[in-house]
Order: sequence, then C-alpha cells, then structure tokens
Amino acid sequence: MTLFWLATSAPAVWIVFKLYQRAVRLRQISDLPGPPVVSYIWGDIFDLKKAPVGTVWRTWRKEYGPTYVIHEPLMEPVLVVGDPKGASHVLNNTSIYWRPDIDRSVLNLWFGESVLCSEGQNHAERRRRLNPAFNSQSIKQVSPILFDLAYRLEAEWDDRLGPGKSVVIDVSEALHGYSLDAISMTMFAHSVTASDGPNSVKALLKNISDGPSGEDTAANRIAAIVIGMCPQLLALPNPMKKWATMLRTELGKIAQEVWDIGSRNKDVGGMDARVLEVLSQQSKAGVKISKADAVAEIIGLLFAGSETVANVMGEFLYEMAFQPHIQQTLRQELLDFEAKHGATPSFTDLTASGKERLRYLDAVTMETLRCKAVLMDISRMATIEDVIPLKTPISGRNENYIRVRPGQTISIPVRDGINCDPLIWGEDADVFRPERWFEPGAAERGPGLGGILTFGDGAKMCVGRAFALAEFKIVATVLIRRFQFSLYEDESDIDFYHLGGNTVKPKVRGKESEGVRLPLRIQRV
Ligand code: HEM
Repeated sequence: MTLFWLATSAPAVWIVFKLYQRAVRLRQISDLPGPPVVSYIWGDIFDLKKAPVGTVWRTWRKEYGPTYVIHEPLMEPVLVVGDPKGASHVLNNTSIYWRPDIDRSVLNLWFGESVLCSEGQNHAERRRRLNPAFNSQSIKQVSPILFDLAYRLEAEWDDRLGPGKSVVIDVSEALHGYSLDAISMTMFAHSVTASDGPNSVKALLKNISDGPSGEDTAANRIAAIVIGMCPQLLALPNPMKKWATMLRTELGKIAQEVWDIGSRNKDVGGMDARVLEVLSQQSKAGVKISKADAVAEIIGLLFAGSETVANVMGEFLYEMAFQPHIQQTLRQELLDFEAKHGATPSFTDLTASGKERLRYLDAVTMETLRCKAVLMDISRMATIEDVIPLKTPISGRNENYIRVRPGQTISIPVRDGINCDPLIWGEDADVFRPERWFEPGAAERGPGLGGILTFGDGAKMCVGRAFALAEFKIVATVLIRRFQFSLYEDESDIDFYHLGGNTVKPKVRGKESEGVRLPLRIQRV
C-alpha cells in the first residue's frame, strides 16, 4: 500500500515542487518590464518563434529597454539580458551559467556526449582537444580545399547558366552542400555530398535543422512543454528521436570509418583530417579519447559547422542582391586587387591585416556577421544565486543590477538584440552599412569578438569562428568576382525565421509552406 501510494504520488509531488521553484523565480523578477502575457499556458515563446526576424524582438527592445522578462509555457519566466555588461557577465562566468538542461539534453540526443553539451572541467578538456584543429595555422593548411570547393560551386552555377543571360538558383541548398563538404573534407577527410546514400546525411542534417517538430499544433506544444519540464522524457520514442537515431547511425558509420582511417593517415585523396589528426595525436599521447567520444564530436561539428555558415552566406548574397551598390563596390575592390597583383586574392591576402588588407571585404564581412547573426539568442541557466551587473538600469527600477535565482533561464538576444542595439551602434543600428567599420573604435563598441556576439563570448565562444570566416571570405570573393546577384522578380520578398536548431533561415513570403528557400537571379559579370 505504501509502495503504491509512493509510486502514484511521487510524480504529483515532483510537479508541485517544480511549480513551487517556478513561482519563486517568477516572484524574483515579476516587477521587471516586459510584454503582457499572451497566454498563461503557452507563454510568449511559440508566437515569438513564428514571427519573422526583425519584428518582435526589436519592438520589445524599443518598448522595455535592453533587460526585461518574457514567459515560456506555464509562466516560466525568461530573463532577457540585452545589456552588454550583463551579457558579458553571463557568458564569461561559465561556472555559474550553463547551457539550459533542455538544450543540453537535445544536443546529447542528437550527437552524443560532445563539447556542445558538456560543462565545467569536462567542457574545458573537450575544448582543449579540439582547439588545435581550428587555429590559424591549421586553417591555412586546409584553405586550398576551401578554394577548390568554391571554384566547384562557381563551375556548377556557370553550367546552370549555360549560354543563357541569367538563371534563378535556390542558393540556400547549394551553399548547404558547400559548407557540409567544407567541414567534412577538411576536418574528417570525407566528402559528405559524394556519399549520398538512401538516408542522405545532407537530407538528415537538413531535417534536423528545419525542425523535427515542424508544425505548430496543440499536441506538439504540449509535448514541448512536458519535455521542457522533464528533459529525460526525450529518451521515450518521439519524432525527434527517430531522426536523431538515424542521424547518429548514418553519421556514426562515417565517423567510425574516418576515425579508423584518420588515426593512420594524414591526407586522404586530396582531403584533410585536421580534427581526426589532433584527436588521434592526443590519444596516442595518452589522453583518453574513446571512439564513441570522437564520433560524438564529429557529428556535432558537422552540424554546428555546416548550416551556420551556409545560412550566413545565403543572407550575405541576398543583401548583395538587395543593395547592388554594395555588391559593386566589393566587386570593384576585388577587380582592383587583381589588376594590381595579377592574381585573385590568396588565403594570405584574405586574412591580411593593416594596410595590406582588403578593406571593404573586411567591412562587409563584419557587417554581415553583425546584421545577419544566425543565432537569434544564446541561452543560459543560472546554477546558483547571482547578481548580474548592468550598464543601463532596468526601466522603472533605477537599479543597475539584477538578482537571479538558481534555475533561472537567461536569453541573450544577439540578432535583433545586442548586435543591433542603437545604444551601441547608433540610430542606424538596423541598417546594413559596411562603412560603419571604418569609424574609429567600431570593433570595441559591443561585447564579444570584434564588438559583436555572433560567435558568442567567453569559454564557449564558437570553436570554428576562424574557419567560418575563411569559408565566408573565400566563397564571397570567388562568387562576387564572377557573378552578379539580383532579386528574383517573382519571389523577391524573403523573410527570415528562427527555425529548428535555433538558426535563422529564409522563406519566400506568401510561400512559407514550401520551406527553406532563397531564390536569386544570377548573371555572369
Ligand atoms: C558563421 C558561422 C558560425 C556561427 C555564427 C557560429 C556561432 C556560434 C555561437 C554563437 C556559439 C556559442 C554558443 C553558446 O555560447 O552557447 C558557437 C559554438 C560552437 N560552434 Fe559555431 N558558429 C559558426 C560556425 C561554426 C563552425 C564552422 C564550426 C566548426 C567547424 C562551429 C562549431 C562550434 C562548436 C563546436 C561550438 C561549441 C563550442 C563550445 O561549447 O565550446 N561553429 N557557434
């Protein structure tokens, strides 16, 4: 009887305890400004996710200032810290602020135990192991592969053009293929696009990045709420798990194969294996790296390193089509370089600093990263009580700090947030204007690398940032030098949405149900 009573009442006690903790957190920040609650059951989050980029977050920042509160389902409060000093505090105190439990559980389900879902000492060790694969020397070594892939893309689009004057291409799909091969052929000596099987890895990754829970139905919302309260339930059968299992099986096969080959060979068929190389070197030096560990890192890197870069490059091309004068100025800089040096820019030219640098390309790159950050926000959860210092006092409170309780979720808005805050970037913060990077002190204005939070900040700052920058500049210079991009008259209105794996992706306005697409008209220069 006692056992029966315990078994039936334990879940109820657990739910009451969780709700009590929530009420305490809510009370702590309940007098903060923020949008009126649209629904006590669903909170603000579902509507927020459906809104096109550039709408809701911006309105809230204008109305409530940089620090305010919004709500997840069942009134779970989320503290939005769009204050640069507060954001730095949160991102740089990794012992206090962890990635939220639900994020880590989902990442673990998708990839296994990797750098993306680890914390503390475990995270620091995993990070130390990966860092050498992504340093500048390593990226220089693999840059010829990145150039080859960019020329391959150029040739493919040239073929599509044929004898015609112009052609409309969905650039988002092509760029996805480029970025997947870029990471797999340089870090794992494997071409993902060449190995398209029945469960194509490219399609699987795309499924995950587009969001397994796709449709906004009441059933999916309830499932999200229950899983959010108890991430362990992700272990039960669910559509996300089905995809994750497929992804891990397919990528796992590749990862195991490349791990075996990579630990013996350095260079495989014109490809490289920088990650495998650094992991196996350390393994031989006595650092404990199991095959399962290596496989999880490989899957995680393929995911984190492909769709992010593809999306940012897609948005760059769209902006160039939207602002032809910026496209032309960039092209002219590249043509002038070629005329002066008798060759197109090499990797060294693209990464040069000081007088030697390609000044406008650098400015366009930084402005793209600032305005087109692929992550809407970075989430953290306080593990202990803490006080977050703020630069701008909270509206109506006149205090330049905020006290948070353990378990408090914090959202640091990046896109439409700190990266485009008028208090940091001036009244035209929302405008894509590369020239702002010629102004003195531009790179020190905000928190994070180069004054922007696109790659995060602190110990969890993006490990692949230099690699991503190299890919971006190589593709941008090869394509802009060769093609002119313009808006496709029939489908020129593109909206960007926060989708799937937390990244921003394009959809044609009025044809949203057709999924992620970015059609652009392309002509030879
Ligand atoms: C433009 C492209 C990219 C953007 C905007 C981007 C953005 C980010 C951001 C904001 C974070 C920090 C997340 C957090 O603090 O919770 C991050 C982490 C990470 N990124 Fe990237 N990323 C890009 C490209 C890449 C590439 C090319 C790779 C790998 C080749 C990569 C691998 C990772 C990994 C492994 C982490 C986790 C780092 C850690 O936890 O220590 N990313 N990225």
